[in-house]
Amino acid sequence: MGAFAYRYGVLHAESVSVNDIARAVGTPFYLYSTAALEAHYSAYAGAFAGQDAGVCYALKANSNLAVIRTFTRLGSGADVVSVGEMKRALAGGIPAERIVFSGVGKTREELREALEAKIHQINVESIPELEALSAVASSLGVVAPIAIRVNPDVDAKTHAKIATGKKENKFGIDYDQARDIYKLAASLPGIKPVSIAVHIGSQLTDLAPFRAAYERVAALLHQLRADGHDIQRLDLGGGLGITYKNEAPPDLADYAAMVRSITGNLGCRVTLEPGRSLVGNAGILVSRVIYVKQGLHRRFAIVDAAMNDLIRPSLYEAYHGIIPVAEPEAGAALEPFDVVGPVCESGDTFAVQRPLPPLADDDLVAFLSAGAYGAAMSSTYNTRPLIPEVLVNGDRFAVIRPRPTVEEMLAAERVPDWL
Ligand SMILES: Cc1ncc(COP(=O)(O)O)c(C=O)c1O
Ligand SMILES: N[C@@H](CCCC[NH3+])C(=O)O
Repeated sequence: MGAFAYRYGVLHAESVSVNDIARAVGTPFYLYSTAALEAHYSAYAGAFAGQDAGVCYALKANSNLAVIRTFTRLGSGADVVSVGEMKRALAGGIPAERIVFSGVGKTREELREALEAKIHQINVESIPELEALSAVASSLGVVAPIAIRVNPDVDAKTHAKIATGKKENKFGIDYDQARDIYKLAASLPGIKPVSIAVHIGSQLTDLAPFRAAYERVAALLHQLRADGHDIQRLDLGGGLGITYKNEAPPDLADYAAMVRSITGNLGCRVTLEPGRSLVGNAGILVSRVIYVKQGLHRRFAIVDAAMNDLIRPSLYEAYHGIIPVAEPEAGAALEPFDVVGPVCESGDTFAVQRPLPPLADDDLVAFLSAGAYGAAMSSTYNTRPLIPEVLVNGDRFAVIRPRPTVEEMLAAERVPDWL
């Protein structure tokens, strides 16, 4: 668990007791460790040291400003998928020249704002987007540096809902059409193709699909150069998995060595877009058991966090470790619990028949590996205010997003005067 560990019988985040934070901010809340965020970033920096490579953190995984700022201080760039995220990246101190803009449905207005902000690169995912970008760039009198996101038709061997690299996917351009589209791009006013982008999916736990995709990108690079395009960058996407349960994701050193073996002598600057592997295991979700309810055949732990706070289990049947904040006695017998939230959906279930130490009303529990795609995917379903996010650094902590009151939520809405 790294930065999250039991000390004196209580779960700690670095040097702060999770009990103390719960008392101060109330449950449920997300809790992130600065030391873990920094360690994960430094692991990338270390593994790629000596290669012409840089990290553009994929903000979508966790776009809290303080998290962004933590990476800014370490020299990160950003991969953004909306103008909202672009503005977050800029507000978090990431310089425009380190921002790449991905996504299948960028609007003309978003393209205009990205060009006006002079970001590093726009990763184009379709011909209509290319034509729209050409028109917008021409109207502004600028030239847009672009990558085309190619779809290498590689099976990422991950959950179907988070695989993006197979043929006939909404993402990217078919590999076999890539040369024609680069030719079209080079012919359009306001467009300069400078890079190739690829991203085949998320939570990959095997190097082989990455290698297959990157080899196809390298082959395409040679063809594009032969076609006369001046391509000096490769954007290799994100996707490296983390351990939620017993997955064994590739070692970063092996990943970096594989990248070097494929791209080392291509004369290209490489961009990496990790999201989950930087933040996933740097965060937990802390929740309180409201009731333990004994059903006819099973026991339910009803907790105060719900699917609106952490949707991954409902959406992808994702596994998150669950541990009590009070350290269980050594050898405590495990009992199967269904861990569920209060939302009115059967899908509001975090775990089914999970063996856990005895739980009682009011106990605090922690959902592990919740730093990525947790807070970022939360909603206010059932009028549940977004939960606080807290950042620990050594022996101090700060609320980095406070819990809005229901009154504040209501004040943001408008009832027309004809009602
Ligand atoms: C284009 C792109 N880059 C980077 C990422 C980050 O992926 P991950 O969080 O799996 O590293 C994603 C999300 O899957 C993406 O779509
Ligand atoms: N949100 C997903 C991953 C999707 C990645 C975004 N491209 C998850 O929680 O695993």
